[in-house]
Amino acid sequence: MSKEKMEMKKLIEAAIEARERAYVPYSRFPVGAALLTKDGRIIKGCNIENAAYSLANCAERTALFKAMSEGYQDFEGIAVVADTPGPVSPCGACRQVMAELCPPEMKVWLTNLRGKTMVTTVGELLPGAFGKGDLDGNGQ
Ligand SMILES: O=c1ccn([C@H]2C[C@H](O)[C@@H](CO)O2)c(=O)[nH]1
Ligand SMILES: [Zn+2]
Repeated sequence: MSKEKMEMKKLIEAAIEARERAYVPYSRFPVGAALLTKDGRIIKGCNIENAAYSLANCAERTALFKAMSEGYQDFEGIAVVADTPGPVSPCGACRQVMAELCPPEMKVWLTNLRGKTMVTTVGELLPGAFGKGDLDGNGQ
C-alpha cells in the first residue's frame, strides 16, 4: 500500500473515533474530523451543539481550532466522516475556515460510514474564497 493510502486510512480511522465523541442532542447527526499536521500528529474534532442551536461547532472547525490553539499551524490533510448517503459535504463556514488556515492544495478526504470516500482540496471546496488579500486596497 502506498504511503499516501496508509496515511488516508489512519486519518479516516481517527475521524471515525472522533465522531464517537460528538455532542449532538439536537441533530443526532455526529460528525468526526481528523487533521494531520506536517510533523505527523493527528488532531481530532467532533461537532458540539448547543440548546441555542446556532452555536453548534462543526467537527472540522473543532479540529482546526484545537490545533491552532495548541500551536500547530501547518497541515497536511483532513478527513471528515458522517453517516451520509455519500461522502459528507463540509458546510460553508468550515470551507471558509479551511480556506483561511490551510493551503489551497491541501487534501481533504470526505467519507461516510460505508467507506464511500472522495478526495478533494481546500481550494476546490471554496473557489474564490474571501481571504486576507480582499481586505487590502479598500481606500481606508
Ligand atoms: O461537515 C459537516 C456538516 C455538518 N456538521 C454538523 C453541524 C451540526 O452539528 C450537525 C447537523 O448539521 O452536523 C459538521 O460537523 N460537519
Ligand atoms: Zn461546518
